[in-house]
Amino acid sequence: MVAEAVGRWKSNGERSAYFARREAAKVLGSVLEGDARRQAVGSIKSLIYRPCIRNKKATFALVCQTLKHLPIIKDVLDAATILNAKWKRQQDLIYIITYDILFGQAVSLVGDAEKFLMHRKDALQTALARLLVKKNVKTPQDLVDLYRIPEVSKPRYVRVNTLKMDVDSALLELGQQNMVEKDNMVPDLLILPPSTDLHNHPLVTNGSVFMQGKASSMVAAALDPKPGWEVLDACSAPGNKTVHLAALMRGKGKIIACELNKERVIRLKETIKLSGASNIEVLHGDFLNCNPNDSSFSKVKYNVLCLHSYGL
Ligand SMILES: C[S@@+](CC[C@H](N)C(=O)[O-])C[C@H]1O[C@@H](n2cnc3c(N)ncnc32)[C@H](O)[C@@H]1O
Repeated sequence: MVAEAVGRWKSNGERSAYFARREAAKVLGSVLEGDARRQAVGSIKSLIYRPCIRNKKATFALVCQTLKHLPIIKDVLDAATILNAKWKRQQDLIYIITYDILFGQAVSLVGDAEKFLMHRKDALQTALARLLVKKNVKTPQDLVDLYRIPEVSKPRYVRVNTLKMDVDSALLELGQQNMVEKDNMVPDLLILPPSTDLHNHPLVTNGSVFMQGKASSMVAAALDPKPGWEVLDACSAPGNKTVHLAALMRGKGKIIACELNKERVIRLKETIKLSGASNIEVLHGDFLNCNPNDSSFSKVKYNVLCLHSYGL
């Protein structure tokens, strides 16, 4: 792909815009693929900070802007009927360049995809103008506002750390300033109104309650470990589920909390300390290297493997 453009750049700016569009297309592809599979392929920032992305600032801006305008770009491309199968296979790059042509910076004719779309610029602009009329709005920004999905406000959940406090006492104390109710699915979980700010609340800072979402709180509750069990938490930092397991086991038995990342081990240990749990053994390493036949795991009854839980 680079061969098509090498030697034809008129300036460094043109050259870096060419690469930023291709790097942005790769990131956009990963984001859209993750959305389609409802998997967390990675946040945009984590994808941008991979070493293969050179122009991080420009690439980040281009991906965010293209995503913001994507429903419009898709409608414009559909209406303009200019894409054949070959270009549809490169749809991420097409989305990025279409964004640049319609809403961003002037696109030079370096690169096959740029040439293809720039030669059809009039068709794209006509399709956009028709879309504005059809949706009865004046400007592209009005269209962006129209297409924006209204934000769904999610309640604030807190899990009571029953190693330090019982649920009814937490309900009473938090209820002094907020509307609080018990969750009807996950025991020990309380529901507060969206945007309740509890970061500096004494019950949070002293570890009596943990600001933990419903999906995250379901994991240990679903396992329902009994006091005295041995459980291996395979990917444990920052440790919310680890200390939830400890609370459900009422401090009896053992939890082996495995964590690969050195910095996150520190965070894990802080969470454990805050929770007051005393039956958690931290194992810094790759759980894939844990030998199930090793005597240190011989009593392990269950493994908790949870890389990510989606917010509910
Ligand atoms: C999404 S977080 C887990 C959240 C955690 N279970 C909780 O509830 O707080 C994923 C963690 O798994 C760790 N991790 C990823 N692969 C691992 C592996 N092979 N062995 C151990 N830890 C791993 C990551 O470093 C990261 O800290």
